[in-house]
Amino acid sequence: MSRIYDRVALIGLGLIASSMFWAIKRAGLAGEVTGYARSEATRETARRIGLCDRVCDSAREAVEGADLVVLCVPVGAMGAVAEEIAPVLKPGATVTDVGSVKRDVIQSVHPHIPPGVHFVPAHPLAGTEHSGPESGFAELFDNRWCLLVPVEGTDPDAVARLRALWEGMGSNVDEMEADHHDLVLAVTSHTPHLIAYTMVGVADDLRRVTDSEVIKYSAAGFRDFTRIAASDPTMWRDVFLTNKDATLEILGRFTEELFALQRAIRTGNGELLHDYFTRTRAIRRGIIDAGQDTDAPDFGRAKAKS
Ligand SMILES: NC(=O)C1=CN([C@@H]2O[C@H](COP(=O)(O)OP(=O)(O)OC[C@H]3O[C@@H](n4cnc5c(N)ncnc54)[C@H](O)[C@@H]3O)[C@@H](O)[C@H]2O)C=CC1
Ligand SMILES: O=C(O)C(=O)Cc1ccc(O)cc1
Repeated sequence: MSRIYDRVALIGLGLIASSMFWAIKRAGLAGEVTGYARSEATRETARRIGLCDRVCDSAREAVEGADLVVLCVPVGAMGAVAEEIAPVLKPGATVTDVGSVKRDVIQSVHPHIPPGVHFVPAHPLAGTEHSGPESGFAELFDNRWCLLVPVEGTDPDAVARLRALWEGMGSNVDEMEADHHDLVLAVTSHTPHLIAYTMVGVADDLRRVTDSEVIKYSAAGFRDFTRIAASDPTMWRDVFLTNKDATLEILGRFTEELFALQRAIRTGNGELLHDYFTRTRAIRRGIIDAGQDTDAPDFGRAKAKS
């Protein structure tokens, strides 16, 4: 893979930025990669582990001369960072982000982008429950989707170049409109995270009754919830505050369905429960057949097809 940008600047050196750095280096997609993190401790860690070719002590220093600037901070901090770097953005450069919410990021970042600089919002649908500069790895984006959410009138060449970067980092790339993105992600990621946080919170509330049995006898379902509920609190606080409408819409539907299932349990309506679980099982099999679950073990595929 050949070089796509001469200079890339990563602002916020956590899971996503560090994974981008290693993925960019793996494929030789950029000349120099600079980085900036707000805390001195993070910058020191980055220097120690060789994360970024040059770690800078200010966001402006990292951004100066960059052809691509990637905002990798929590969604609620995107606007302030964009405002801070705006005066030093190079004419013709592209600013992008990796935020989990798109409408709010566009509204807070776009007004700060000077004329002659391109803005192409993006969202890699790949992550883990870990955060910080040491959590990244080059393979994070392999065979995962990255959604580009360009605002109307964006230079197609700037979009094509960013697409090439994400493809070079191993992703499949699609384009999507911002509100649609936020609704889809409310269903597939944001509400599920909220449910996981809630379920682990409920288990914790019950701790006095169950002692440590909840942890000791954790079955796979609860373990999955605890993994997700270990995700970064700042990042997820910002996701819910900025994707409020879509999350509330999906939560409303979720609670309606939950009450229907609750009623079926209370009234002993086994047929309803069985029909419901049959429908949801088909959805899981559809995901596996479409090759969308790259984590699924092979026996899962074999079973799904039988
Ligand atoms: N963690 C995940 O699984 C995924 C996260 N995202 C998005 O990527 C972005 C970054 O997430 P992660 O890398 O996971 O977070 P992280 O917590 O690992 O790293 C965030 C970095 O931003 C810095 N930061 C926080 N506030 C800042 C501010 N006001 N100014 C400058 N730096 C600041 C932190 O010190 C840290 O270095 C978020 O917007 C998140 O929504 C997107 C896809 C997956
Ligand atoms: O770890 C998980 O289960 C995830 O769901 C990762 C993830 C978190 C946030 C995103 O915006 C995209 C992907």
